[in-house]
Amino acid sequence: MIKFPKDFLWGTATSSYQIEGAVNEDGRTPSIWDTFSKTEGKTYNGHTGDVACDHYHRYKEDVEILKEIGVKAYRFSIAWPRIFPEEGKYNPKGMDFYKRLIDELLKKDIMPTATIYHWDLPQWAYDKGGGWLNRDSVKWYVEYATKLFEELGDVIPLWITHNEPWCSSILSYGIGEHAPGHKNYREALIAAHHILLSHGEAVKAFREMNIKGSKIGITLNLTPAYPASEKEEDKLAAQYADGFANRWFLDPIFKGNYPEDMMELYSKIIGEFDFIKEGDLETISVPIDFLGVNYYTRSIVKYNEDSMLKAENVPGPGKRTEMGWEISPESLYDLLKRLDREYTKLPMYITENGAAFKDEVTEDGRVHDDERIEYIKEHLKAAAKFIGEGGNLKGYFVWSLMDNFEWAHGYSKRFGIVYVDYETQKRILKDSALWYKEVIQKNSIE
Ligand SMILES: N=[N+]=NCCCCNC(=O)[C@@H]1[C@H]2[C@H](O)[C@@H](O)[C@H](O)[C@@H](CO)[C@@H]12
Repeated sequence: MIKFPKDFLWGTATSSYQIEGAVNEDGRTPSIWDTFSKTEGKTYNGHTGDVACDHYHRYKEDVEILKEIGVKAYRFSIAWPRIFPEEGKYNPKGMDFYKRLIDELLKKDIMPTATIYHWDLPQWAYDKGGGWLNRDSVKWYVEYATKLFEELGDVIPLWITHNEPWCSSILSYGIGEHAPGHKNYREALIAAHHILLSHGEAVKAFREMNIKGSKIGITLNLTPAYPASEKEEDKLAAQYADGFANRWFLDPIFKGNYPEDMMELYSKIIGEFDFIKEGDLETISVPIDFLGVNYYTRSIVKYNEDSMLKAENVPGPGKRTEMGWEISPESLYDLLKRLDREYTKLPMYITENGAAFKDEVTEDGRVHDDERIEYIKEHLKAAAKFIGEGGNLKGYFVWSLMDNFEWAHGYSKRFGIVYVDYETQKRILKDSALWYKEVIQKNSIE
């Protein structure tokens, strides 16, 4: 049996656009994901978040389920378009939803953990110079974050400024798979810079407000990159893949500079880094209280002269999830050790870890998702090994509490430990939820 520390924070995670629905209710205006999902061909079968899990109306039931599972904390995100439906126009009715949700959580003794930005940029911000491409986005974001701190500051012990800046910049403005669907690498790096800058400015605003008892950090999706062979060229490919996925965000936040090797590589592609102004890196690297780590899988790369990153993915030997991502728990251990060694001794939380598998409701009305139990158990073993060696890991949030809108994959991929029947909005605790309940009760895994 593997025991976890006494106060280990067991949780689950969701995000606003993926579960709330009610996209036109109480003053909310469209986000870039409303626009993107309604654009032909952008999401699986044209799925949108219009209804999703109807969490906006069913939040009480969902908090009951959280209580049933016994989580200590619940990570959700706040929809910016509910709070500021137009530039400079605060919408108290939008804020009231989150106050109701938080009240329910506190009544059930569940710690609210809020992500300020989980990709649902207000469309009005995008219409003003491309959203994160416009340096004014920093100002708009700080106004939004400051209002949240004013209204909710002391009832939310853990604040996360951004969820996965890599996705909201590279995947969204560079690769084009996510909203707003641009395919311009220079834009991707400009967006990444302004997102990181907005993170730093929000942390400064948070500090100035001196909010008692609350902590602030950022959540990064980190994908360890391994060379396909011991050949020097494959090792170089892995270095660039690591810079692309990880160091481009870790270095500015923890070292106050962008990684030199990637600056050199990228300058050939995007030209001048004229969007980086004096003092920006100082702001981006203001001290934070914790690091959120989202871990799903690793990458294995071999050298490819023709690719921008000189790297080409090769499939790993492990089993894959429904997303096609290799299952590699040992890489989570490697990642945590590396973060501890090279970046920070701050508290860390695994703010997302989980998997999509083909889930189905069987005759007995249950969902026997043994693969998901196996996935979570193996990753918890890796986390426990890190903690056992003195690693400062304070908590673990399963992605996700419930099946939800999986971005470009729509509702075709199920990550929940709770099954959602989208026809009826019925929730069914999968076997993994029942298993996780026991893990939390015993604070240990077999
Ligand atoms: N091409 N491509 N992409 C490769 C890397 C993509 C990484 N995706 C994530 O980490 C997202 C994170 C997100 O917070 C959540 O909102 C998503 O639902 C989960 C599941 O997808 C994960």
